[in-house]
Amino acid sequence: MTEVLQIKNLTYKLNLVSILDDLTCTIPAGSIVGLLGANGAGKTTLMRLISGVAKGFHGEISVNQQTSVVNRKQQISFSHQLDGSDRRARLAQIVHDYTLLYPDFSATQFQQLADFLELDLHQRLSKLSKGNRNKFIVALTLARQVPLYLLDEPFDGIDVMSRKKIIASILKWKSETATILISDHHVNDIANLLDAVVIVKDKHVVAQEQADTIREKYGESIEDYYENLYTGGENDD
Ligand SMILES: Nc1ncnc2c1ncn2[C@@H]1O[C@H](COP(=O)(O)OP(=O)(O)OP(=O)(O)O)[C@@H](O)[C@H]1O
Repeated sequence: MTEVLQIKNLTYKLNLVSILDDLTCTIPAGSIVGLLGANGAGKTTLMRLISGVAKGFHGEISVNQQTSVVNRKQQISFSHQLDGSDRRARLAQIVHDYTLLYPDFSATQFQQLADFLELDLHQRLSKLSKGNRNKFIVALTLARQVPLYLLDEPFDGIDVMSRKKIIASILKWKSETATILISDHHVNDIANLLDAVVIVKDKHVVAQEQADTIREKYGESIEDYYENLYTGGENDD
């Protein structure tokens, strides 16, 4: 199986505090992978490092065998939280900025996603509800045409219907070869969507497993598998 992302012995400190320590994992191309871990486990930090937004780590991160930040950035669409955007800007303006910023941004695909998610592009960013803001971020992220998408907690604080819409849009617009890494701390939100999980605990990856293997070999749901790893419950092999 081709690998799109390889991380070897990643160690990262912030202000002398160890955040990630000797983290290793491999993500196959074409899959939807859940990056799971409790609050503060380091999921956002890991995505920031993979995407090249955060720097200064030890170890190796490669995307399609490319390790330089410039080459990695060209292959990754990371769900920025729009913190740097003008809060008074209308969504249409932000979309226009994206078309200028990212040559791989597909305006056509964005429009399809926006229609599907029922986004009003005349609204100002500051006026969006949390759910609509997340939908907008997902649409912007998925409209780029790249091999690897990083969605950082796209379901954080949103209602069931919005969650279903976002999941449906991921399934509908994901190309066969694209890979999506989705971080979350509520695994039951996304369990049915996932081909595999990567679980981060104690600053490194404690498990990486295919969803089918968890269900068939371990006879567990992804939720139980994740919970057992975190609580130290027995995992019958
Ligand atoms: N600027 C910073 N300075 C020092 N420590 C930080 C900083 N930003 C994050 N951390 C710490 O890094 C660790 C990992 O944080 P991170 O946000 O990556 O976790 P997370 O798994 O995404 O959490 P959550 O699920 O709550 O979003 C936490 O212990 C956090 O306190």
